[in-house]
Amino acid sequence: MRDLPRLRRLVWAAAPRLLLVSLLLTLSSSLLPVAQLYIGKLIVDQVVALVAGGTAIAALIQQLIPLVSLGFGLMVGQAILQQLDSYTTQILGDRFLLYANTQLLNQAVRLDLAHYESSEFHDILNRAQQSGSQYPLRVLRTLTSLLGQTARFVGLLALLLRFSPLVILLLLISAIPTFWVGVRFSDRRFWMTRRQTSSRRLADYFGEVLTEPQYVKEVRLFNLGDHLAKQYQDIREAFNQESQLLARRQAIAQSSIELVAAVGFYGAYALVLWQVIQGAVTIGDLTLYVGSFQQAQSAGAAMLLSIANIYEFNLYVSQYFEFLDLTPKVVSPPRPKAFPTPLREGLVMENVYFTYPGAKAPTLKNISLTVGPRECIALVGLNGSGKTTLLKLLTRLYDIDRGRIAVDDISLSAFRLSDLRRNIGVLFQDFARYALSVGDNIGFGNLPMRQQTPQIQQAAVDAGADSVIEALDQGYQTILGKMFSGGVDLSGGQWQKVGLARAFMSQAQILILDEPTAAVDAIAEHDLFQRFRQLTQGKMTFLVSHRFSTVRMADRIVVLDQGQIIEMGTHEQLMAESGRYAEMFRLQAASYTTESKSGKV
Ligand SMILES: Nc1ncnc2c1ncn2[C@@H]1O[C@H](COP(=O)(O)OP(=O)(O)OP(=O)(O)O)[C@@H](O)[C@H]1O
Repeated sequence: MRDLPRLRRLVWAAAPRLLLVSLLLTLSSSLLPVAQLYIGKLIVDQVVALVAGGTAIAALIQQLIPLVSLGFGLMVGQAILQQLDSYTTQILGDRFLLYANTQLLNQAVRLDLAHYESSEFHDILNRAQQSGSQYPLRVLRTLTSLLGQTARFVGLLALLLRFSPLVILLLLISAIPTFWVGVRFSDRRFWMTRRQTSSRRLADYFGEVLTEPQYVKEVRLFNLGDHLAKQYQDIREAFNQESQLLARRQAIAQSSIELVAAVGFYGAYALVLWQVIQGAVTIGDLTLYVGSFQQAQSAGAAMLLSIANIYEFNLYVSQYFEFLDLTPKVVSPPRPKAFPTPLREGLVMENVYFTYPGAKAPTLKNISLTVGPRECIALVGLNGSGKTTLLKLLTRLYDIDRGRIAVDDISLSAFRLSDLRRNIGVLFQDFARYALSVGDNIGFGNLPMRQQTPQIQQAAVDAGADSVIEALDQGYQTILGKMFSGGVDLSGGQWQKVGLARAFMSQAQILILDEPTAAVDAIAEHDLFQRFRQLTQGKMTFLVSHRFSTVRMADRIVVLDQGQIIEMGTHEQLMAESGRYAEMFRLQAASYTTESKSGKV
């Protein structure tokens, strides 16, 4: 229950006035039935007295009119209050849902890339998504109804106290099993659901593979459909069986409770009947008793069930807060320094070491590198040698373990993250393909300039994407991808040109291009690299490529091997050294020449 104050603050922040209105409505609509019961008793007593006294029908009716009207008014009032209550509850629910989900998304953006690479994190995120969307509000709704139920229960107890304290004792005793069963099974269901998180994510994943566009082709071509659907079904089936078992046990326990409640009711009924026979209470009292006892019994049971529910829902809410409590490690400093513009000295890496979270050995070891403000560096190396990792460190997607990375002698961690990233234009190998307009796909590279058409068009021209876009019916307004109505899909190379245009959109002083032309055709690549110098002029550029014709254009080439720099220099220098670079270059060149000689090209 320790999350309750926090939860109240959360809902209060989402819709403060509505929360108050909802509370008042619940309270008043809960108390009206008690008043109705009492009016009912007064009517019965008056009828019995009038009939016994031999009052004429017309006079009898006249005397009853005020009480009956009051009863009618209360009933109508109750109906209106109830509707108002459900109306405000609905609005409060909608507002809160939006607020809670926005909080969740804001937190998701704040967290580190490293978080997203841990399966525990995805379990936490998944649980927060499941819980955050409904449980915080459920706790509050249950709390408000608990308040109403308690008010009604106390009102009914006051009415019942007229008969005998024993009646109240019977009522309370018969309610205890409800509470016990409620709490016990809530707890079991919670832990069952929590235990299932990883398997549920796996089942969801199978569902995704069977329905997401990127898997459609392979699922058909490798006939994976039935196999994956079966895996999905098996997991969900196991969940169902577990849930069924729990539901069966709960139903049995619940039936026993009903038995206890019936014994309680009839025990107390016999007590009051005895009092009527003795003439100690009136017939009106008897009707009041029957109504009050039944209502009190259900209000009492509802109250205890609410408490059990609050306990259960609060367990789920704690999962939502568990996610909100995660803290990013890569953060801006409290007093950030301004990013130097223009760059004067350039970038320095000194004895940098980096280990991926959970990895046993460092991926990058003792990296030392100095790059001039307008220099173009090509990173070369076998798959897995650490090229992309090095670029991720420059953008602070991860922080280094040891060593130093500085720009104009200011450590990267001294800049505000957003400032640092604004100064670096990036195209990663696995760049994003937004199912939005072409304009957005390019404009996202520089959000404040998203609406500036000339800039977007220039970036498209620079990346060679302009001809692709001109061929689209709606030009820059065309929605890309097939996810939304009217969307048009592009080829891999065309997408890459759009991604490259996004990197060019930024006014950054540092440009990172991780295999920017891996998917584009030879002509487009040639065209791009003809203009490469001009496009990257005045910028510090990092280029990763496996194509040596591209690499040789760089001012300097850095060769990585198993996370270490093994060679560094211009193309000519490295060729003269006849080291690893020269070996890789010659191998690639030879494969081209043999193939052309044998007529394959
Ligand atoms: N997110 C990650 N978590 C843990 N290890 C990772 C992660 N990303 C990469 N690695 C490991 O780090 C090493 C270097 O990977 P990196 O992506 O930097 O290589 P690369 O030189 O860019 O390779 P490629 O030429 O295939 O793109 C690899 O051994 C890889 O398995």
